[in-house]
Amino acid sequence: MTESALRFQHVAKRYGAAHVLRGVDLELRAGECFGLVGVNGAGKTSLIKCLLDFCALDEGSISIFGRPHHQPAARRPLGFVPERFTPPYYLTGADFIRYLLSLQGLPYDPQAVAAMLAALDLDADALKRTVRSYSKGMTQKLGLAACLLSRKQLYILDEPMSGLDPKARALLKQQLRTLQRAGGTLFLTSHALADVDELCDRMAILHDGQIRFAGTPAECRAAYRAETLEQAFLTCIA
Ligand SMILES: Nc1ncnc2c1ncn2[C@@H]1O[C@H](COP(=O)(O)OP(=O)(O)OP(=O)(O)O)[C@@H](O)[C@H]1O
Repeated sequence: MTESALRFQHVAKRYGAAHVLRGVDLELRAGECFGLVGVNGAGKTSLIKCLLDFCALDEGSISIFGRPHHQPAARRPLGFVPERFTPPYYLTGADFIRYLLSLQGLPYDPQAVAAMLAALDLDADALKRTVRSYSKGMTQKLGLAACLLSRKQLYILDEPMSGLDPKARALLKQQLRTLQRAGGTLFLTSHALADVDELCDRMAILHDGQIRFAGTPAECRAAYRAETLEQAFLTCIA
């Protein structure tokens, strides 16, 4: 049986009177690429914040490779890139990567860093520049590079394609496939259903605080008798 990488059981989250997550049940298998989709405000980031223990659950439980998510050691295998990634503006790109690697107890390997930057189409010159001089896409690439260099078992990527140009998107997809082939598990959110269709082994649609669908993209199209994932999504949330 395939090991469970993440298991959300009856997860509920409220912000005041707003019930954002209302009993989310979801399982990710080790080694798969899983896409979570939903309209703006559906609660995707909130689910990730719960997983990372950035906020408390109101009900339910989450386990990471079988361990309760609130144990710091359970989160050790995770790498995370947030939806709005804002590194300290006064650091250079190299400082930022060095700092993040040092938090993992990893050395700064200039060759590995250069290779990762090239793999994401971020100019090596950016390493010497302070982050305040970066464009939005460059900042996103820096965050992705630092995360993907951290050699984790499970990568949580909240809208990883956000702000990336078409070339960088294509390159990132290659990188994600490489990580998966090396045994990594990927949990990403995306509004680009074509990317989910192309990249993800399985996906889920979060709507009205609950999982409306979970399965492969092909199963999603079949379940809603749709030719495209976009049509299936629209029918699912109607
Ligand atoms: N700290 C907070 N306090 C109050 N409400 C919040 C908070 N964080 C999120 N929300 C609300 O929870 C709901 C879900 O937000 P969330 O960011 O999880 O959605 P999302 O699916 O990630 O959206 P998007 O696709 O726009 O990024 C929204 O209505 C949002 O306004």
